[in-house]
Amino acid sequence: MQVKGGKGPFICFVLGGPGSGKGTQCAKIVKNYGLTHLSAGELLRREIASNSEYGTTILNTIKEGKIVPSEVTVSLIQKEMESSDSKKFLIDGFPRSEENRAAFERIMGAEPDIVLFFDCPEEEMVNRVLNRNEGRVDDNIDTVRKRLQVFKALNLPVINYYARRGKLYTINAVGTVDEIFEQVRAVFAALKLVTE
Ligand SMILES: Nc1ncnc2c1ncn2[C@@H]1O[C@H](COP(=O)(O)OP(=O)(O)O)[C@@H](O)[C@H]1O
Ligand SMILES: Nc1ccn([C@@H]2O[C@H](COP(=O)(O)OP(=O)(O)O)[C@@H](O)[C@H]2O)c(=O)n1
Repeated sequence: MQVKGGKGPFICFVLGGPGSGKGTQCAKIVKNYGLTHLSAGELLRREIASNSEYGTTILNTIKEGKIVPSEVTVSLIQKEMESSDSKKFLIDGFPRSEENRAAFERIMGAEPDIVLFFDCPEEEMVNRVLNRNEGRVDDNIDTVRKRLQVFKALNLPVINYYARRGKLYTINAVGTVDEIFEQVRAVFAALKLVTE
């Protein structure tokens, strides 16, 4: 796989509303292109499970569908990136807000090379989340409605920011998993991020 020149690793952020299929597509990207997948939500859930000092705050924030303080999330991402020798990261569900974005830039001194946005109609996202069946505390109708509000208020501005910077690749997230992945493949192919 070719990656960009320069110092830092290749970074791809993966954005989209709750249930838009980010995790599903990330698994396929990992399999086909070997990026190291970091899911911000998974890192936060792992932190809850490990009974860390921030566990209760994180749990309550997730139950409310709100955004965990950026310093907490960025430090979890930072720990993973710094303990890995990977040269290409897929960072999923982050940045969720302008504050998340600014904290990553400040703490990591890095910006993404590209940003994938899985664009999905709201009712489709609601159906997918309610059928996900992973026992998540936030996969219920009340919290999903709140997450959608937070997505529109705080995440869409970040998506628009990356569009203005020419880094955004919008994927139509409706269709079969394979149909959607064909669009992702086209993005990576255009970047010459080809498997060897
Ligand atoms: N293209 C698709 N069509 C229908 N259901 C999907 C599709 N992609 C993912 N799903 C399902 O929708 C749910 C949410 O997908 P997931 O990848 O967990 O989304 P996200 O990470 O964006 O929250 C999961 O149960 C997943 O199996
Ligand atoms: N950058 C992030 C990512 C997730 N989260 C929290 O974790 C929850 C679940 O995020 P997720 O990415 O695993 O799941 P989806 O909402 O995409 O389905 C969010 O609703 C937020 O409460 C956060 O606070 N900050």
